[in-house]
Amino acid sequence: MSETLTEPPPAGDDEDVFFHSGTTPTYRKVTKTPGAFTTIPTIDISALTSPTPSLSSRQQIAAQIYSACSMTAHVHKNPAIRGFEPMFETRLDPRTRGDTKEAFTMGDCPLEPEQGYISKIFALAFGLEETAFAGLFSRFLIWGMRARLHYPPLTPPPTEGDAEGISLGAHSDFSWLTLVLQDSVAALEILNKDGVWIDAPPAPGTFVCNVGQYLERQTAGRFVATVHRVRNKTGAGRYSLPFFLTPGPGARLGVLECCVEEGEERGEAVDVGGLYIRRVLPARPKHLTSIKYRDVPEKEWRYECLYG
Ligand SMILES: O=C(O)CCC(=O)C(=O)O
Ligand SMILES: [Fe+2]
Repeated sequence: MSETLTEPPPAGDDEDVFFHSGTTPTYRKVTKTPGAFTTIPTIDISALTSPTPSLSSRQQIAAQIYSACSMTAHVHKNPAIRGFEPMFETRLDPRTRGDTKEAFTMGDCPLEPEQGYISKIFALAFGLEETAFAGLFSRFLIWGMRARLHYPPLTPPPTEGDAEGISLGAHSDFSWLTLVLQDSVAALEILNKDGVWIDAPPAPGTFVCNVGQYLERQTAGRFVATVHRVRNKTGAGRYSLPFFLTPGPGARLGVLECCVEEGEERGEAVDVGGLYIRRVLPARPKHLTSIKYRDVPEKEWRYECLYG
């Protein structure tokens, strides 16, 4: 497995892949000895939607989820960063002029049935009571955000290695779990642990499922936040519908006991709203709140800054 670094690589070194993980630029070294996954595993979760899925079928799915998420995962202007965002509003990779995408984001969606069985199957993956995560998504304001993303066509089509082709810079999500519904245009790519980009092609009836930064923190890195990007390979336009499942900004996430080895420090609980603001502001240099807090030390940023 390659290392993840927070120091910039030496100038001229193209052996490190940059990704946005907040205020600190992060790099994953491209390994000389690859061994990580090269195709995205697909997990059939249809049994979960049957009226009475058996415990053994739920456990089988949970085991597949555990294995996929631990290797880097997949299963199949408005103050709170909601509403319309024009082209180039986000800039996840500061080396680009901005992301070639426009977005409409709606927040605070009510709990949907699928969120119920998703949190249950993830609890089962850790051998926990299936209700272990239920409180995260009901005790707090539901923070599921739905976005509609549009990546415009590019003429002429970008060539391989052309920065223009990066429609959404490399990043991991500021969510617990993200489900992405794609149209038929292949553009989503996942960075494996070797530092190599792998296609996550659209397949009818599937969602791409990204482990988000909160789930990574909560599992002390047992589940690895999925680093991904959108690269326009053919010039064609594309639509996608991500759904970000996230606990409310007031939640605090402690590391799960089952993810701490004996004698190991448990680590500090994560303040969901605090981590969120430290992730979203640096990605939106033009946002009014980012401009307002540009010279304020990051440790003083609070989720409430988004409200005015
Ligand atoms: O458009 C996609 O497929 C991915 C979108 C995404 O990664 C995001 O909005 O965080
Ligand atoms: Fe994403």
